[in-house]
Amino acid sequence: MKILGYLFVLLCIALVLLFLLRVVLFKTGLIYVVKKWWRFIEDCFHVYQFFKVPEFNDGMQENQLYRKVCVYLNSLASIEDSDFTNLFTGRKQSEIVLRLDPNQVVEDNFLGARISWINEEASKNRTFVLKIRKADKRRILRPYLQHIHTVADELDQMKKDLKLYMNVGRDQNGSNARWRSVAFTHPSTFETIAMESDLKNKVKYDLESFLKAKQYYHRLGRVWKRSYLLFGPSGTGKSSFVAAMANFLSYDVYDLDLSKVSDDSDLKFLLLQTSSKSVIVIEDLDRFLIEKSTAASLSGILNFMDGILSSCCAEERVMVFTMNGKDQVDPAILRPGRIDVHIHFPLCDFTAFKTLANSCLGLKDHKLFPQVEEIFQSGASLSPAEISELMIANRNSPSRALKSVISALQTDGDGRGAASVGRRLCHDGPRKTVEEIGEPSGVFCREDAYPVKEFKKLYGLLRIKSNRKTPSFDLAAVEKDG
Ligand SMILES: Nc1ncnc2c1ncn2[C@@H]1O[C@H](COP(=O)(O)OP(=O)(O)OP(=O)(O)O)[C@@H](O)[C@H]1O
Ligand SMILES: [Mg+2]
Repeated sequence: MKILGYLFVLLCIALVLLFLLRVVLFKTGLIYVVKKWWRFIEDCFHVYQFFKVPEFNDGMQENQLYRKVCVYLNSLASIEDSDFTNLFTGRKQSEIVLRLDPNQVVEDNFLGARISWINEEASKNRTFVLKIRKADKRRILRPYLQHIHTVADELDQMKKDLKLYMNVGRDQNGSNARWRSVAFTHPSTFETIAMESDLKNKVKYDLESFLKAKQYYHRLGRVWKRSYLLFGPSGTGKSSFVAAMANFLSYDVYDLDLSKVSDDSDLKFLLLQTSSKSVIVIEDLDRFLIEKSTAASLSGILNFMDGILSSCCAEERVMVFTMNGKDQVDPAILRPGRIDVHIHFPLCDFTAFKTLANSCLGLKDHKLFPQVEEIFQSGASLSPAEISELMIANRNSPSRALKSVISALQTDGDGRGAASVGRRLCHDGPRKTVEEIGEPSGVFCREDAYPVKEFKKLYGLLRIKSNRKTPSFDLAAVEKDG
């Protein structure tokens, strides 16, 4: 019994000592010295192989692999653990980026294997040295280098400054039209768009799976592109959504103005000049088709939409067409398979209103919300652009902003939302599916819509005139499945 008592006391003392040792090791940072020693001892029991990645080849040309390894290593979280790291401001003022210092070691893990990189720098020669266990080499070297390629390419793509290209007409010599570019800095993101989160997630998922589907598209014999139709009344966020898509994908934007296209060959030429990893947009396609205000023919536009030509030079493109309505458009444009995804942009409902109130006024809830909800339920609605305008104009007083929205809904929004109420209830009518490649299908139904009225702001002295192009037309709604 006594022995057991002694053992217990010894155990307690050992535990306390271990605890104190742990505290000392971690508090003083001695743990790093211990880890280093441990690694040194471990290294004695393994055989390593080294691979050098010099910055320049024998002909003094830049070694692209060196640059990729550099991008990759600078993105690793373990860079923070090296003894010396350089700190720089990033592209944004608030951003701080880490850069590896010369002759430092960075650890990485890949498929369960431990890998070290040494950033050697002697006189003007810089080299990355990859240290890998011989036992792991066969298994991981190739996939690891491939992994570095992929990650570095993705990072390059993300860091790239996006461009907005606009087509200019042919010059006096009749030479072909050209794209002119400016920096694309539109701040719109999926987070700033008021839209059902379910639908937003579906679009994000759709874009992400498109990015990964190169082999799949090629196996099907299809051009690796995806096209979207955004349709809905004016001021419902279609153009902002295009910008959000481009920002999400980090793609350049080609904004094609059909009025500046002189004929079909011009259109072909413009398409051939676009680069891969880009969003090609035609805004207000319905207007050009109805008003026939473009020199391009319908078949020229259809060929453009199918992107057959693009397959010969570059792929990985997203095409987006925006329209106010679909019913006056030639059915050939909308035939299944031509545009992969149709997305309806409705007038504001109460959920979208709450998103706007949160983003414009910082309001999550307010005593006037029930009243606003009631008005929406009665069928009144305005476009998100109109509602956010009122909120922004009265952003210093949330109550006043909400009151102005209520008044505007009561005076100008009467009946405009009735269509969206009806839409939710409508399950019959002509149905078409537009989806393919296993993603959600769009189901369409029709009902009446009402003309957008000019509306007067209560507190801003401005008047916003709706720029709706046709006086009245039916709306088609996409009902999401599941
Ligand atoms: N769903 C929305 N969420 C957030 N902001 C929106 C939304 N819809 C419109 N807005 C705001 O309203 C303004 C106009 O939107 P946008 O230009 O994207 O509308 P649109 O549908 O393209 O209109 P049009 O058909 O007239 O071109 C933008 O400043 C945008 O921020
Ligand atoms: Mg627009």
